[in-house]
Amino acid sequence: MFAADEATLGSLEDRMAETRQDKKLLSDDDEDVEQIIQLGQALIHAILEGQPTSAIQVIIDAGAPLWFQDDDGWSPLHAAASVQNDALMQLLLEEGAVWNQTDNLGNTAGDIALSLDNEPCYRRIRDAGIRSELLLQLLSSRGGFEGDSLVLKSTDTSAFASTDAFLSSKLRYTKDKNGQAICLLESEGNEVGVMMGWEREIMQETVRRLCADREDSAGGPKVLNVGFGLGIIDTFFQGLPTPPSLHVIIEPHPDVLQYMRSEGWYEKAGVKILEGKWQDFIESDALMGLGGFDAVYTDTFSEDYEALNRFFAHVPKLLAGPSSRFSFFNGLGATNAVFYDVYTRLSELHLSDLGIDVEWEDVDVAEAQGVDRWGKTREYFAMRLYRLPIGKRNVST
Ligand SMILES: C[S@@+](CC[C@H](N)C(=O)[O-])C[C@H]1O[C@@H](n2cnc3c(N)ncnc32)[C@H](O)[C@@H]1O
Repeated sequence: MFAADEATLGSLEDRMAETRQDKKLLSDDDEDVEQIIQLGQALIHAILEGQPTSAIQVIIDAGAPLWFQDDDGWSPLHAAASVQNDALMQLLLEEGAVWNQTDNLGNTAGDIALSLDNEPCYRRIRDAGIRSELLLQLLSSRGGFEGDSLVLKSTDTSAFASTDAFLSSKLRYTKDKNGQAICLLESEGNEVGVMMGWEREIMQETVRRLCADREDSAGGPKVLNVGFGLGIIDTFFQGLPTPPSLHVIIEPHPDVLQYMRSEGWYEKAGVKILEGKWQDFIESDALMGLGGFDAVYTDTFSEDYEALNRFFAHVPKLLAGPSSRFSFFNGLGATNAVFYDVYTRLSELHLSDLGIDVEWEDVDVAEAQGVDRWGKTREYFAMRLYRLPIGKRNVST
């Protein structure tokens, strides 16, 4: 084994010496970059060739960058996932490999493990993702740190990811060529659906799960919904066999409020509209003075996971009692299966810390995906299965 290590290192040194000869005209900086590239490529080759771990360790110790990506965007972790070497993946992650690097086709190493149906390798990457996101969140909560997090902090200041920019943008209510209702936002030449009709089934199932098996002797449920959009979920709440006794809707966007007015929402019995962001009301008498809710739902726009996690912190005191339920639109990270899984687990862990147990139900949205759902708008949900969360207070807390 040691001979193999020496041979590997020897041939690597030979190759680097040759490179140095060839690149006499390069500056020191260029040479450093060249050397890093050589080492990165050597590492990926060694993994793909199935070299023993000890030989790979030698290349890493020689300074091979774990973050290196070749012309196809493959990193050492992608290579290890493709040869299905779980122990090697563990080593690479311990040495600092980046779990969420995507190749030129948008696949992470986790996607490769998933495509090979290799559960241990997949879990290895996913769990590294969860640990990394939890750590970044902890650092950011201690002040000032803005790491390269997948979902915790968005640095995008366009209307897609900044509440202030979103609230001053124009929204358009329309139908696409398939008759799908959409609420559209145009920003910097791009279009994105703030809410799209294909989510109807998700909203319907969410209301069903939030309000199932309720004792309606005391009238309909007290409901809180954050973010009106197309009003799909609010329409399902109103359509319950016993409509809500109180239905509070928090909504800040002037165009959405105008749409709600035109659709008669301000006149509906039991409906109370709080004009503003949830952040404006969450500690106010206007909301908290209404007592606890039987069902709480949140589905905002242009907010990142950090904002959602801040909302989570208020959920225990928003819920009326142990049988009250909470749900949220589980859509962050949903353009990639691994990111979606990491994000889903992360929210489960954070809610559990708050004494909320989550049950997940898979809703198959493939049929809705069959039609030309996105048109020219930016795709924000690429999964076949939507993972629907239903949270309840953990009775032992
Ligand atoms: C995706 S839509 C909600 C769709 C809704 N679930 C439905 O069934 O049609 C998001 C809504 O959240 C609103 N919103 C954005 N930021 C918000 C905030 N901080 N507080 C409350 N609502 C917000 C947006 O104006 C928009 O109307």
